[in-house]
Amino acid sequence: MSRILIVEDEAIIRSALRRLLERHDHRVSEAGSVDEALSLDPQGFDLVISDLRLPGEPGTDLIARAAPVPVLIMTSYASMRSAVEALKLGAVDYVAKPFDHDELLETVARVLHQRALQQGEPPDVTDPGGERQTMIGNCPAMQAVYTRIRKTAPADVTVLIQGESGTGKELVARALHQQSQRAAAPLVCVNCAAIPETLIESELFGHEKGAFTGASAARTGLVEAADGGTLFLDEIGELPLDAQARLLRVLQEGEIRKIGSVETRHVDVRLIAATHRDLRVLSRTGEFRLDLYYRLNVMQIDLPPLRDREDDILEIADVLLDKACRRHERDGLRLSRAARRVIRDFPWPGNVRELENALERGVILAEGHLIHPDDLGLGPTTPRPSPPPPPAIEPIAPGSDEAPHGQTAETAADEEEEDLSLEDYFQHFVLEHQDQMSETELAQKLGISRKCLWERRQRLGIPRKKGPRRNAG
Ligand SMILES: Nc1ncnc2c1ncn2[C@@H]1O[C@H](COP(=O)(O)OP(=O)(O)OP(=O)(O)O)[C@@H](O)[C@H]1O
Repeated sequence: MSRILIVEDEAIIRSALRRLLERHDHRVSEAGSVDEALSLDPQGFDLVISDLRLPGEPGTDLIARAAPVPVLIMTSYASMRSAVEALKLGAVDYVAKPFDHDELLETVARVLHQRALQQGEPPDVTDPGGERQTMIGNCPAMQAVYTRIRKTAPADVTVLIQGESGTGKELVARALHQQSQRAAAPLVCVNCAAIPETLIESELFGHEKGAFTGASAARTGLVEAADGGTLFLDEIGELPLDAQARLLRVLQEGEIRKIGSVETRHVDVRLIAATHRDLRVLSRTGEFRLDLYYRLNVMQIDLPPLRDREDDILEIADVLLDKACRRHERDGLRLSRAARRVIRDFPWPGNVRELENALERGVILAEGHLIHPDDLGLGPTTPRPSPPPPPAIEPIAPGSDEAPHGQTAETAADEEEEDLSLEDYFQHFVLEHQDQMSETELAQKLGISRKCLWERRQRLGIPRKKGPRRNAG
């Protein structure tokens, strides 16, 4: 059901339109002016249909203020020029008044459909520490995941998330919970693989005092702790068969029974499960109950491995690098070209988590202002060239080629060290030594004039540091 805001000052037209849209299952709100529409928060709707001429500001004023929500403009036959103007201002379309019902419904359906397609936008997720992050990546497979999250979250059904380790299954579970009507209630996350088999049933379902050796007091289980909210069972394929039977009862009857108790208790829990294993295959070998698999798999979300998300890898790396730099207070660290190449080509069996860890290593191990392949610790990589002594960099006339004197750009590129381009080298050297050297010394070491050093600083955005400097040149 879509939410539509009608902005129209003529009450008769407004209520006719409302009835028409409500008959077609839309939820409709009304406003008589732009001001009134703004007080209803137009960004909370899926579509705004506004008359062009209104008392006060014209309907087109809503286009920018409702964005990204599309605004459909209504106008009379007499003012087709203003309809064209409205389109130029960004209206999604216009309908001419008096409108033909079918035509209007068709336009509304088309605009809503387009919006739904565009809404494969990454969701925001709040982590347990209260920090908000946006899921990163825009490849088609991830857009499909985002759309699935948006549609599934409010539906209060069981969801099975499948994907290799580190692909973001827990992140998706959080997004589902946070976009659901249960968002204010608890989200309880349990990694079934991390709890010893002998303890998992009592952890999940609780136990009575004396139910087994060591049960010195009664205990509430995690399923009950999630009552009213969401239970996320990660690695559900590792759940022992007895616990599977109890879980099936929770899903079928909405009831739990603590270990050692004869009484059952009603619980209202939404279950989200995740696995990196194929539960169907496990069910063939008797390791997973097929009936539980069917209960879990009402909606399925498949997360692609990072190696299949080629276009996303460097984007994810940049965002995660930024975060790691902030965590370790090492602002301004960048990936060298070679490190970017390695990151792009690495198969990432541990997916985003592995990339996150590699970048963290890089931030900790990098000695200068560039992270090199070796710093990422991904196994054998090309040896890093040792920087000093610095090569002389020829002064570059404005507008001339980047290559040093007497070379073409191509031969220069060929001769470039595997890892550091001359520009990388320059940046690296200046940032590394500017605290200890004067401008004159820096220029001498680089084999360039002070003017050239200054010009390069400007071009590469490395301004001179302010404050006292030894021997300021
Ligand atoms: N699309 C993404 N955008 C940003 N961060 C991501 C994304 N996917 C995963 N991550 C990050 O990667 C790490 C691993 O994610 P998560 O724990 O959700 O994976 P998982 O599939 O549940 O792993 P496992 O199966 O090993 O438990 C987390 O730090 C998470 O924030």
